[in-house]
Amino acid sequence: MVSTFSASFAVFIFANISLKILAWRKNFKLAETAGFPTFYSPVFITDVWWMMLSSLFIPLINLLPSKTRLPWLPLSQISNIWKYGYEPFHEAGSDTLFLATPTNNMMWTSDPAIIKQLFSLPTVQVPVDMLRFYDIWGPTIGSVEGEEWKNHRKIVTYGLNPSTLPTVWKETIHQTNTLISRWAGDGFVVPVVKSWTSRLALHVISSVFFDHPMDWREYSPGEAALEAGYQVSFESAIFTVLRHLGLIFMVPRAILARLPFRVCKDTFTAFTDLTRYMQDFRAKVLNDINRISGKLRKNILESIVVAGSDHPSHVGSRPLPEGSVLGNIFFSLMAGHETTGSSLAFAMILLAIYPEHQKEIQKELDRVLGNRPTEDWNSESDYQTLNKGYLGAVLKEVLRNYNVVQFIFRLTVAPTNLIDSKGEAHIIPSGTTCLINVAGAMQNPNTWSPRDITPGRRAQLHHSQAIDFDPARWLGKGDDSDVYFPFGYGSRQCPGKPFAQVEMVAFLATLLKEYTLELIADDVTLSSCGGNKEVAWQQKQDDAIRQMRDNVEFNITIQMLKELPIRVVKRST
Ligand code: HEM
Repeated sequence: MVSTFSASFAVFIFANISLKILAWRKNFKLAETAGFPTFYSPVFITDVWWMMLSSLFIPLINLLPSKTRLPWLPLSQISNIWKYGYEPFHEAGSDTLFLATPTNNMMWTSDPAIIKQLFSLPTVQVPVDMLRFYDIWGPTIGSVEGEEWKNHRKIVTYGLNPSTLPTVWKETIHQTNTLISRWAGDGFVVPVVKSWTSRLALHVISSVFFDHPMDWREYSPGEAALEAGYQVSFESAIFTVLRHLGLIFMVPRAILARLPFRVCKDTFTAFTDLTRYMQDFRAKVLNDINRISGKLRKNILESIVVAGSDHPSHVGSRPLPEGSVLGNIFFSLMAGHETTGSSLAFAMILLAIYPEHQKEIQKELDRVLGNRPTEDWNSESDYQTLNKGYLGAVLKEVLRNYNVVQFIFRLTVAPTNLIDSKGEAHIIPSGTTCLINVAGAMQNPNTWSPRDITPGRRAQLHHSQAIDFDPARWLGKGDDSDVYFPFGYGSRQCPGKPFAQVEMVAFLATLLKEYTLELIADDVTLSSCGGNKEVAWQQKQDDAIRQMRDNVEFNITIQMLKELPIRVVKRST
């Protein structure tokens, strides 16, 4: 009896493996028809089991001969896509390549011509099944397609009214000034820059688009008062949920609440409280729905809540289910602060590493803004001048090298004709997942010339992307939208782009007009350099450049969460 069971089980396993191998071979042959270098990969990068267990498997797989694990292993680690940048394409000798797996094929591309077509062709769509983790409360603008997406898009973008740009400008200046005062309390030393820039971006979006003003008391122990019934603050709830989005998606809520691990309990509490905060946001609008539904200019919150109520919306949208009301509130809050906050942190650190660029920005700020008080800075003319000048060039270069949305998925829903940058035609089979490798595209040396530094020096600096930070390449140039995609391209391009740009310019202008950012050469570095401040600074600069590769982490966007302390120093007059 036992042996019959074992034999049947063995046959079952054998049959399954054989079928997988046959499917794998078939997928490989299909992938090859596109005419790009094609490689076998035993795993699909976003398979849940692989994402959960890969950190256990990878050390074991690394013991295998390189022939069996290359090139697929580095290409199957979602958290390393930005770090590897253009390398996989360089090694494959092509800006586009295919990975054939037993379940599906994936096309990786860093070719700007192909990327533009993938963003625009009707046979290429968003792979909704892969984006379900955004749907914790219900479908959102970021995770649906077709007519449903058009409906969500109308509702969310109606709230991103350009008339709010002056308010974004003013609120950012206000938040930056109060943040500087907050830093003063810590001796102007900022250990983890990203934790503050993300909060600043959350404060701005929350106040302008969600009618929920925030200040810095929350981050001073003992000063923040929790609203009745809440266990954690709004900020803490949203940051915890974002950090553990994967956990919330993969573990059923009832189990998450009962698991005996601190991280599970904290995540569950944050999730429950965030749901209540968003329900309270919605209730506030519903309490005044007659007036708000009649308003011509609604903020994002008002537009989403009205679309989910039984009041007619000016947008001409179809009613939004309750789950999607909360889902879109969450998605807009997330998309609106995490990206901008991370980008600003990279900007601050890069400026501290390269003081010569700060000096250029400061000269420009003095020329454009003179001695006018911040209240008199103009959100239209001053913003435009600065965005087209050195400050804008620095920001464009930050978003090129540290493009926080470093890859974007698409799916071909029919055979798709593409022309690559060399003018060669390819037919991509239907059902191919496309990984638009924005990081690879923005570091592609065929498009962006790297700085002239010896290979030895590059190796010494761990091949950090910070080496090639060169704002001068943007002076006198526009957005170069044919090859530059930090905000995406085509119909799904980021609707928050103008807001993010205004916010980033207002933040850096307010900060750098009065202050300079410095890396801190600590006592240990100083004594190891025999007290020579200049040598110690050089060492600190090299170390920071290395950290700008080694310590960059991936969680939805790329970010620097490890300490790289910066000092904010008052400019001498
Ligand atoms: C530096 C800041 C930002 C960057 C780099 C960025 C980047 C992006 C990118 C690349 C996409 C396109 C994804 C795709 O094609 O599938 C996107 C979509 C989106 N972004 Fe942003 N974003 C930023 C700031 C913002 C802000 C401030 C808001 C809102 C106030 C926002 C709201 C959205 C929304 C709602 C979508 C989804 C659009 C759709 O699927 O139709 N983003 N963003």
